Amino acid sequence: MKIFKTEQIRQADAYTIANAPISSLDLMERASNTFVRWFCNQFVNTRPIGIFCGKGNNGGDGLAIARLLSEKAYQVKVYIVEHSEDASEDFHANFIRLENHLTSFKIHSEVDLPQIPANMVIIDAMLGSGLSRAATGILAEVIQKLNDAPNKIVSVDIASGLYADRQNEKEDAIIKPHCTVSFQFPKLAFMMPQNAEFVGNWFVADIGLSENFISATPTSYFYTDKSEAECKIIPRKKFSHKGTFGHGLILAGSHGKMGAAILSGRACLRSGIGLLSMHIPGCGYEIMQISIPEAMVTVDPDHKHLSKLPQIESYSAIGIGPGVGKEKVTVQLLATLLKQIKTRLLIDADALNILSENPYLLDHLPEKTVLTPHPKEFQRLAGESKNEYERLELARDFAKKHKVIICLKGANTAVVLSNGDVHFNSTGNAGMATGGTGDVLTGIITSLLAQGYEPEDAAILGVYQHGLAGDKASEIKGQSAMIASDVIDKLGW
Ligand SMILES: NC(=O)C1=CN([C@@H]2O[C@H](COP(=O)(O)OP(=O)(O)OC[C@H]3O[C@@H](n4cnc5c(N)ncnc54)[C@H](O)[C@@H]3O)[C@@H](O)[C@H]2O)[C@@H](O)CC1
Ligand SMILES: [K+]
Repeated sequence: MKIFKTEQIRQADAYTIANAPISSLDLMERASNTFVRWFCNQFVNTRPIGIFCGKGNNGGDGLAIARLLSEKAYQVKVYIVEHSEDASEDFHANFIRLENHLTSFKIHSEVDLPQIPANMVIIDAMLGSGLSRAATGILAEVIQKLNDAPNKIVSVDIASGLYADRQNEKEDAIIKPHCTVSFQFPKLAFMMPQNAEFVGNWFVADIGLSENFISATPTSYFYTDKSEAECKIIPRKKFSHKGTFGHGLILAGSHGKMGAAILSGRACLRSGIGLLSMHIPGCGYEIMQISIPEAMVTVDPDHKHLSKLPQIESYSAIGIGPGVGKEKVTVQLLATLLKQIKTRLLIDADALNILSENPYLLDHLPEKTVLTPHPKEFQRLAGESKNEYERLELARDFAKKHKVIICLKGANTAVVLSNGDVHFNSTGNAGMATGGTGDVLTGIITSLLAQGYEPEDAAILGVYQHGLAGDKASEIKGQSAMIASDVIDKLGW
């Protein structure tokens, strides 16, 4: 699914209005109807509804929603926050349409603020994607009051006060909704972990904007949903054999960290690879043979660390990093690997830290190497950033400069391609914030690379399946109890 910036959404509106054709008032009606359909599935009409409207088109949506809900026998109270003398044309038209149905209450200043019954559901339609500056004055006061109340809040399109695609200041007044119903597209702001409390659960309501415009308009931002992930899966043919699905090599583990090697190896085998070899230090030989009988093992001459690159010509993909540490000998091994490798490569964990500490190695990264840093590893690699928007830009620049693919791990892991495109992931949960899940991701993506998936697809699909398995694991174990091995157990597609 594409993610458009505010300006592009405005253009999509205008194009639809001109070409559908449909009047902007009818488009607002359609959007409000879509919202109301969603809302009626969530909330019964015995609960009172309070709709807080601004005076632009977001407020216009609020007024139309008020009318539509009252037609469905909801008890609706409408509050208009008088932040400006002027109102948009469609706000005005809906204000007149509402007059026959309901009286509205105007909020000019703090004294007009209403008492809110505890069971009232609040619909936030004060400011939408037209936000051009921070909410101040009476808007900020209403936002504060609603945030302090215990009521459920549903935001129309986007929480009032939240910028759709740029950074807010810390002190900005922003609604903290339980959920957001966004028109047609998710907003870039929803992907930023820092905005979690200003988004809540979010849903996309299809309001029928022009398909032609949407498919013809380029964007650098995408959201990987189920259908997009599933169409990347290459079906296994009936007459295939293990040679069809590649032979991967994972270099992992050190003394005390053989678990990381085992997790990545198991996940790799559970992700469809034909053959897997593990290169590990001597101390891990028996652990590995017993834990993963399906994997072949090559043993490093060093007992505790990886020091010597094995023969690598026969592998279709190589993954390196989980639990390897940063010993000098391992730095040397990575440098040799980068010189010799002619196949697909994934770099994770301590191997990324080695790159950060030896930046000359970055010049030797093969094109489309997949890097899987968590935020701290990325910071070591690419430097500090002030906020998540800046970090994303840094990742795009880094990916373009070094022609690599970066999986920036976190909620909504961002897969940043070497052309600068960003694919945000839709699966995963906070239960995955536990040791070893990163090693699992390394195994999955290495497996897909070895099977011949293009590195872009391997990264996007691997991140999606990793999160999906995490979601399945959390359903059974709960987010607190689940561990990385549970994620491996739930892999399957
Ligand atoms: N995207 C779409 O396809 C559609 C959008 N619609 C609605 O239209 C909204 C956008 O409407 P508008 O562009 O009128 O903008 P908003 O309703 O978000 O804002 C209203 C106006 O307030 C002013 N303003 C901006 N920031 C302010 C601030 N901090 N304090 C006080 N005033 C401020 C601006 O002049 C802005 O135009 C969307 O969020 C959505 O709810 C729907 O009606 C129909 C279709
Ligand atoms: K809003």
